[in-house]
Amino acid sequence: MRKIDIFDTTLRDGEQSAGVNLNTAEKLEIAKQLERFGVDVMEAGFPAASPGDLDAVRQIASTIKNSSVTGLARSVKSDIDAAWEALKVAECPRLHVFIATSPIHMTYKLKQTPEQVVETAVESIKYAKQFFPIVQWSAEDAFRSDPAFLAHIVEQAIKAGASVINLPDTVGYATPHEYGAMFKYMKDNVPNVDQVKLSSHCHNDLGMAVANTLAAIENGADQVEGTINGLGERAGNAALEEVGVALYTRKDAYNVQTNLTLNEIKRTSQLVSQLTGMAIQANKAIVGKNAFAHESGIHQDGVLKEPTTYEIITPELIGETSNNLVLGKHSGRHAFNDRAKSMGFHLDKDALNQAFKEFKQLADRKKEITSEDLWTILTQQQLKDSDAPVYELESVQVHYGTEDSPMATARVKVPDGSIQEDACNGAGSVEAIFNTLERIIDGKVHVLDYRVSSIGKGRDALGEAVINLTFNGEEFTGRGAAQDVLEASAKAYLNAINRSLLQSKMKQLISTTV
Ligand SMILES: CC(=O)SCCNC(=O)CCNC(=O)[C@H](O)C(C)(C)COP(=O)(O)OP(=O)(O)OC[C@H]1O[C@@H](n2cnc3c(N)ncnc32)[C@H](O)[C@@H]1OP(=O)(O)O
Ligand SMILES: CC(C)C(=O)C(=O)O
Ligand SMILES: [Mg+2]
Repeated sequence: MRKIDIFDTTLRDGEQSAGVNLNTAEKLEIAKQLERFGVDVMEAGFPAASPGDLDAVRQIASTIKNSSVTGLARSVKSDIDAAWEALKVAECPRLHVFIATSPIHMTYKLKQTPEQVVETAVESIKYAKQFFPIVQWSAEDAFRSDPAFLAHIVEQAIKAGASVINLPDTVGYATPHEYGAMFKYMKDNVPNVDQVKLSSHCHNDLGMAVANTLAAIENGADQVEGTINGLGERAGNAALEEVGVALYTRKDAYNVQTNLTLNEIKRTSQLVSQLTGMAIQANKAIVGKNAFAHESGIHQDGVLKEPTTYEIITPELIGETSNNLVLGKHSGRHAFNDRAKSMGFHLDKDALNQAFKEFKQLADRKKEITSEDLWTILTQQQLKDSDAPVYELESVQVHYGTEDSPMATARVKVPDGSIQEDACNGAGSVEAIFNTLERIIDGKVHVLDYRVSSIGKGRDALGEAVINLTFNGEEFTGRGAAQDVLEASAKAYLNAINRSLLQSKMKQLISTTV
């Protein structure tokens, strides 16, 4: 099978994403992970850009042993010198030098004639070859270049000593058919083309970067360039995780292989997202949060019976632990019961139907049902006939004045059935309520987070409070709604405590019935 080299440019073109700025330590961390992922070449930066970039490229070049490390340079001696300074420590120093070849770029940006551009390109390659054993040459904006001129300059670049020729679609303008045709044209019209590897570099302005990359492979590219999570200038570059998985999953169509270790994808993608601060869209292919999530009942039923009904890639392939049957309003009984069983609940038909009905009612109000919501529904279902003891708010009052510290008084029915009343102050009204309830509750409570919002619109909207707390060391969320946010807050607090009581009661029941 033909081998395709993977050239990663996350640390160079990827870092050109607006808003991304990686320091040396972060770049090194990503470089080590790219090495584990198995990229053949990694472009570590643009050494002439800044002393920091030069230093990062140097550190990566001296650390990484199993991937070849390269840096970018314009066709300018000082850029090539900076790149040599950074890369001479590498085991096999490799330079990436470029110049634009399209009429638009030559005329307006470089202000050089085509002949001058050929001369500059040839000179820079010859200069670089004095230092670097491997020189990759890129024709920036190759796709919008005149094909005959492109073939001519590529031939001269090869003669000057380039061993990899990269033909970028710098502005993401090509269609897959056209981009593939450019590679075929070079194969057919550059006499010395067999001496070099041809490389693709696609941008995603029209959402076709990966498709164009695959078309290049079909038409003779030996190397493909891209980035993790598709980062890069403007709309980004071809996403390497998508290219790698497409080549693997559709071996029948492409019949090529790579050195990539696909089960490092998830880790690589997460690391890059965290360090660059670029979130991954939920529905992004391969690495999005929803890439292996099934929400609708018919799909969930199919996947439970046979995963290949709706999954063409296994989550394990990319290093994801399992698929995810998200429970929401489109889910069906099969998925609901499957989750209930995995949580230790074995419901008979009536109990399942009743719990499922409550779940659907809740799903109508909430987009995603958390496992804690399920615990509550299933627990309440299981405990229907048992009188599980809980805390119930009888009343709450707060005395507040701008001059005084607020004082709360609460009456609560406690699990043994008695009524307890207490009072306490706090820095604010809500804290006074929480302090009072903590005196009544039997156990150690620590509030982690608390939010209030309105349910619906208008002055008479209900207030909803959500609280996150730990009760005896375990974390719980509670919700409470009331016309007044202070009452909603007290209810949310007790709701979280009651969830904890129900859960421990349920765990006891499950362990005695198993
Ligand atoms: C398609 C791509 O992704 S190309 C890579 C893009 N990446 C970057 O630009 C990031 C790093 N860049 C930088 O830090 C800076 O732009 C530097 C250090 C390279 C240059 O900075 P400056 O000297 O201030 O120049 P500036 O960036 O404003 O302009 C670019 C100059 O390089 C010239 N130039 C652009 N590409 C090339 C090239 N491949 N070879 C030679 N000259 C080039 C431009 O024509 C312009 O020249 P001019 O000053 O004579 O008009
Ligand atoms: C420097 C080159 C390879 C580039 O990033 C592009 O043309 O998009
Ligand atoms: Mg680019």
